[in-house]
Amino acid sequence: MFKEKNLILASSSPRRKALLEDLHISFEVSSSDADESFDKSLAPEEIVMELARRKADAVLKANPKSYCLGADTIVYHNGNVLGKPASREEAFQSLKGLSGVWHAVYTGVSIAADGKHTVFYEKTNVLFWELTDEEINAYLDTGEPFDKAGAYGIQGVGRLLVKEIKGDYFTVVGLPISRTIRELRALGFNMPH
Ligand SMILES: Cc1cn([C@H]2C[C@H](O)[C@@H](COP(=O)(O)OP(=O)(O)OP(=O)(O)O)O2)c(=O)[nH]c1=O
Repeated sequence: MFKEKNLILASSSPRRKALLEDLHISFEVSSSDADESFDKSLAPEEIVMELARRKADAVLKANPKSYCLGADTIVYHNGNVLGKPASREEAFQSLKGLSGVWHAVYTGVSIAADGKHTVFYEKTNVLFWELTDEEINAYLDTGEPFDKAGAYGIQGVGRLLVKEIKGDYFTVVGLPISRTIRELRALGFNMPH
């Protein structure tokens, strides 16, 4: 049990943690073991909001007096949801499919706080350069893609795959931080600045 009215990040993602740390906000981390399966017929924004809600709610149960923040990110292309790749082959296919075309990255965010609840999503469109098989394999060799939706990380070496984006960069990294802070403030969270 954490102390009252603090912020708990319901996530094991080091990227989400770093985005909050950059703002010098004090918070705790408590990753949830929420079920991340979803109905494939749902719209992408519904999927990420539902999964974000589950993550925040799971942590809120044990910490009912805290602000609990959950998020979920998926890559969406051609009607397909690309989550974290289960294998090198899946990562290769994912990146090959994204080569030279636009795709969308959706991040859902859920903030649960003592009877109040906010859920929203942001969408950023990303265009990849045309990638050769050699480039894809060299990127896979970095080991970077395997814990990331769509099999790339825009904040890492994966930035070299990206030609253009439309929308909030931080939505791609996994947490649209500026909107998230605005929503936290709207729920009464005291920001140090
Ligand atoms: C597209 C993209 C995704 N990602 C990451 C963000 C998320 O951590 C991950 C998507 O998986 P998620 O299931 O959203 O998050 P997670 O499993 O890492 O953490 P948790 O469920 O505990 O909150 O992909 C990047 O880091 N960079 C990128 O460019």
